[in-house]
Amino acid sequence: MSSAAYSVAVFQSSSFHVNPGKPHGRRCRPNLTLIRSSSAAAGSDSAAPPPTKHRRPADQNIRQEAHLLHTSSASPDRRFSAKYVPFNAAPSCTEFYSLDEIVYRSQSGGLLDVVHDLDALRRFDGAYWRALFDSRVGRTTWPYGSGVWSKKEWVLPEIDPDDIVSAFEGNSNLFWAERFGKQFLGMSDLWVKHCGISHTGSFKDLGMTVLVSQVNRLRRLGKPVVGVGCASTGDTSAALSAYCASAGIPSIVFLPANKISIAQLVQPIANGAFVLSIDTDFDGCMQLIREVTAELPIYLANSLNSLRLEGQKTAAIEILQQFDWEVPDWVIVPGGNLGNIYAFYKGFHMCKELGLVDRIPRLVCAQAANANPLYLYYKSGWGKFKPVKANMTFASAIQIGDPVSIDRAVYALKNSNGIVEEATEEELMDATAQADSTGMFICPHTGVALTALIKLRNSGIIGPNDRTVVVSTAHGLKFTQSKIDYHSGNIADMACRFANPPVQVKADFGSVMDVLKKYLSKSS
Ligand SMILES: Cc1ncc(COP(=O)(O)O)c(C=O)c1O
Ligand SMILES: N[C@@H](CCOP(=O)(O)O)C(=O)O
Repeated sequence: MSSAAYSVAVFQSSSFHVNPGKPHGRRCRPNLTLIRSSSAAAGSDSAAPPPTKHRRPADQNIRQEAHLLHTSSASPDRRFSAKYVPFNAAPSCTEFYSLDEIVYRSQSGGLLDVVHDLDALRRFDGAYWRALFDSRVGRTTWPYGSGVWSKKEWVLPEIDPDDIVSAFEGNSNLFWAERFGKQFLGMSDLWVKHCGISHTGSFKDLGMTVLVSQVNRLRRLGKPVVGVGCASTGDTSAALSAYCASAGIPSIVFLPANKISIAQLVQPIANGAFVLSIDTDFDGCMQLIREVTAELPIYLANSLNSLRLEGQKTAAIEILQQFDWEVPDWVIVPGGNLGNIYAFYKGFHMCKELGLVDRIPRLVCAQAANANPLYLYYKSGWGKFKPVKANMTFASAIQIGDPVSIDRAVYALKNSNGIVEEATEEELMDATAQADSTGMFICPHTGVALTALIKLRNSGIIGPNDRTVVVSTAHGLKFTQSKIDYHSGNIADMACRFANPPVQVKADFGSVMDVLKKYLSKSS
């Protein structure tokens, strides 16, 4: 067997394989063949030692193996395609761009959207896609071991796996918040999707693997991209710098000086990004990066770039998958620049369009009251959108007053019978502390989303038995200073009702016994 043929065979052995020779009608059962590994198929002599398994020739890695499959004429990916179109364009609109073009805005200056050839995807029914995506979970096959790339046909179908830059992101825990739900809300079906338990500690990894992979491809195609840049409140820059470092691509990040956590600041520094600390806020940085990327061959990595949302939407698909393709009633997402709320809508909507589920959940976008332009817009009955000056908030990653994806967010909320809520500083910090007291360790943005849940539950809009998912967007360890401030009771005008400060005690047995007895008598 030639090495190419061998590698295709072993690739097939490790996952369900779409039979590429046979097109399927919409009503066909999925034609999935689980090809057994060559060693298993060959049988074995129980007296002999088990044969050493070689998944591929020793001089070939998983990336090369996937590349060989992709470039073979049998590649199933060849059937699918995607392109940029103006966001929410009229059906008569003929404007579109190849994903290999460097373009962020439509001719009229509006947002773009990545659209997939749904007719090609519809040739396979919902059961087919469910089975295919399920078959890839928990594997190391390149690139499907990633929660994003396990949905490659729906993300960037045409990209060569060889160009993909992935840390096997996604597949994050959907945590049953049993105690928080029961104790604080009387709910039994409350879940937290821990998107922040990820490579760089936030959901941004999901979008960044897609964007940096496409940049890798553009550079290979000889396109003028000398580096990739973003404005950031901390998480986007962390993800961008890590994925770029992994691919050997220069990254440039614009950060608002003194407005992001130390843990977030150190991430791009450690990953070798060119870090500019700029004396403005996020909105100021965003304006600057847009001007700079229009002048220099620096590719824009913020979610204005619709490629990012193709990765982020896979978290929605993953939630459905983790519920065995049953649709939750509510999904609550903290919102800042507002790409993610649309990404969730898009993932859910695509699953409905392609027959994997029959409805979508109601979406809630939660904002900090100190940075709440979407909330104000919603409360005005979607009258006229007015950007705000975002004030300091413990939820520093959503301290954004002029979100680039406002139109996308409104579209997502209107089409999902959605709601917008807000959280004061005290509410979000209390909710964070309450969640932590039940065993989580969440970021303040997740506290914003939990506050929205508490309010909607208290007003009866969310029922006690509604299956509800709160999206946790970053790891709590990035925001330890806010927890230290809260638990020390060191925050002006905040009662810090759930603070749990350490007890200073002398180093002698009697003193330790005294405080322990007092503690035990209170807690019994
Ligand atoms: C931790 C965290 N949560 C939530 C958000 C909000 O996401 P989006 O900007 O897509 O609304 C961001 C970034 O903006 C973030 O970094
Ligand atoms: N919270 C974000 C803000 C920028 O959002 P983006 O999704 O448009 O990149 C960050 O971490 O920088």
